[in-house]
Amino acid sequence: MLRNVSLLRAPLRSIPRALLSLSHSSLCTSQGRISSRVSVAPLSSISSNASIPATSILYSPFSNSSRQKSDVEYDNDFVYNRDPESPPKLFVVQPRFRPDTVLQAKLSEALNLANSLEEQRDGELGGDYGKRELPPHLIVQNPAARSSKAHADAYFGPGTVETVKCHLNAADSEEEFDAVFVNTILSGVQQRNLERAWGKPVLDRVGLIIEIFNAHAQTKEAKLQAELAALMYRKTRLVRVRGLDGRLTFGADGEAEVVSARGRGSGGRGFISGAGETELQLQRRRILERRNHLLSQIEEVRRTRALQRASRKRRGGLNGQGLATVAVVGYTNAGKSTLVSALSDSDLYSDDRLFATVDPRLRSVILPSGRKILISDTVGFISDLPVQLVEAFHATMEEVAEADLLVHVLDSTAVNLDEQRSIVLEVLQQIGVSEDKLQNMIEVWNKVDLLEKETGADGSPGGGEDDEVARFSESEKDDVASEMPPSEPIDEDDDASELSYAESPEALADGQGDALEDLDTQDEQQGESPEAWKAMSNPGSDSRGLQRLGTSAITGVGLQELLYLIDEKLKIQKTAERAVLDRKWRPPPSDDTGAAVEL
Ligand SMILES: Nc1nc2c(ncn2[C@@H]2O[C@H](COP(=O)(O)OP(=O)(O)OP(=O)(O)O)[C@@H](O)[C@H]2O)c(=O)[nH]1
Ligand SMILES: [Mg+2]
Repeated sequence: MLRNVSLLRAPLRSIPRALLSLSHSSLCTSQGRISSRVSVAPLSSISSNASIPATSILYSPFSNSSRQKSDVEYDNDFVYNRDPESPPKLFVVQPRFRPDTVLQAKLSEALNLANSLEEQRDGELGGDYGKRELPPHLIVQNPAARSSKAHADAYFGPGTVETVKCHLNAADSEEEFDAVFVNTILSGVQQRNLERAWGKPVLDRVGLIIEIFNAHAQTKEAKLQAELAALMYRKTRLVRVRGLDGRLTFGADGEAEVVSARGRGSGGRGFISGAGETELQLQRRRILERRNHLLSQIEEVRRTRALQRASRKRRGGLNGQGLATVAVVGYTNAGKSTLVSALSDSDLYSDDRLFATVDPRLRSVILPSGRKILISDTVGFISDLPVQLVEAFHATMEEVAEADLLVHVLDSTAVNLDEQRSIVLEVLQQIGVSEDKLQNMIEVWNKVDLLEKETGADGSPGGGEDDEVARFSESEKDDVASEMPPSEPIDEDDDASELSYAESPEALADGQGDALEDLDTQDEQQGESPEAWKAMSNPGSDSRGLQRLGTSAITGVGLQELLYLIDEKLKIQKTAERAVLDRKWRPPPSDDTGAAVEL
């Protein structure tokens, strides 16, 4: 059984089709640990060996566990305080989606997120990320398919909760895991209940993304913003749950409610007038105090940034022009940093980790016209981008909103390219980018070299057996996207025997991977037009007039065209701005035009 768990590991870059195969021979059931339709006690009465310290809701799950509750201080390292030599190990739980391509995209992202949680050392994230093993993972029924209220207490049904526990225990006995990552958004109560049931800290999608931001932040500004996001997230996690005795309690061990005398009328009058401050109130108060402190520091950052922006605008480039700023935006891992490095001949940090960039950077570039501009590499976006992050990173996001021009980088190999594009557009609107700027944005389809490999040197479709890259022409992409049903969460019977488990290649070799064939057929049906995307390396525009370009930040394809396009767009913009200014300063027409004044 344990061997099976370890077989789930494979190089991260190529998530095999096997991940999508659905096995009905659940690891746990096959061992007779739990039978299907086993009756599971309600969560509130699950007696688990969970001993999640009360402080875990205040600290990162990876905080130094030796710190006691009395040590709680909101110092700078409260969010991320772990041994950088050994990044935390996560066990991934992925709710199922249909169609399989959507499930594959979600799972692939979840595994990438789980592996991205690593602290930088000397400004670099360690090791060869591409060679990293996939974290163990489990695909389970998706209760959201039925009703969000169905399992309000623990998100999953009791069968799934117990099955995850069984798999987790099995995996844990081979290699200890620090936490479970559930790739969905959980409420505070659901998170607490799952922690109690599984005996491990549980991270939901929002929590993990915030953790990654904290781990990757390098500059003071990014650290402040990431900590603020973490703080606001933790505030929503301060929940009271029903204890083993059925009473509502704050901590997992049923801590006493009243923890301080604050609020009592002990001002020398000799009698007690209040009930004192509860643990919950105490934690809330500390969070708010720290929040106010962080907000005032972030305000400073904002002011400094605004001054710097104004000075850049004033400072002359060539011909007395101000320095225009072009912000490169896009979904995380689309290749923004690699593209900015290639355009500016610099060396920004980039790798396959998600949110490799948390600290925005500016680089100067000389356009073909000789004009000097600044290109800013920014933080990537993702679906379900935590609202706390968007709010906390206001100062950084302002740079994007204030840029003269936006370049939206898309990973042309992403199976959910269309979804990624809409998410980025949504976030841009959310942070206040004007409609004009969105209309004027350049869309870059990056990583076309990978598509080239796919189609083979002669233009004929190629590609490896395991490669799931969708190969569409621009128009085909639009067609397929509109035909594709929206991604649907799947919840079949909440039955342990229905649990799908990511299979090892060995298991597939045993003839259990029926889904492989289905995917082959699916790929054939999708159709390919290798020539069409190649045409994208020449600037073109879509039906909405949005300028598009195919590039490879690695091979350099399309980069010169991109620089020309940026040059052109800025020139047009400048001319338009001048025209507005001219109009502004022209004397207003008056009726008594004939009234010449003789001096
Ligand atoms: N083959 C290929 N790989 C690319 C290309 N552009 C970027 N990559 C790779 O894609 C991965 C992500 O690149 P980054 O530049 O870090 O992406 P990013 O958008 O800055 O990502 P975050 O900062 O994490 O949001 C890296 O492994 C790059 O080497 C490209 O044009 N072709
Ligand atoms: Mg980056």
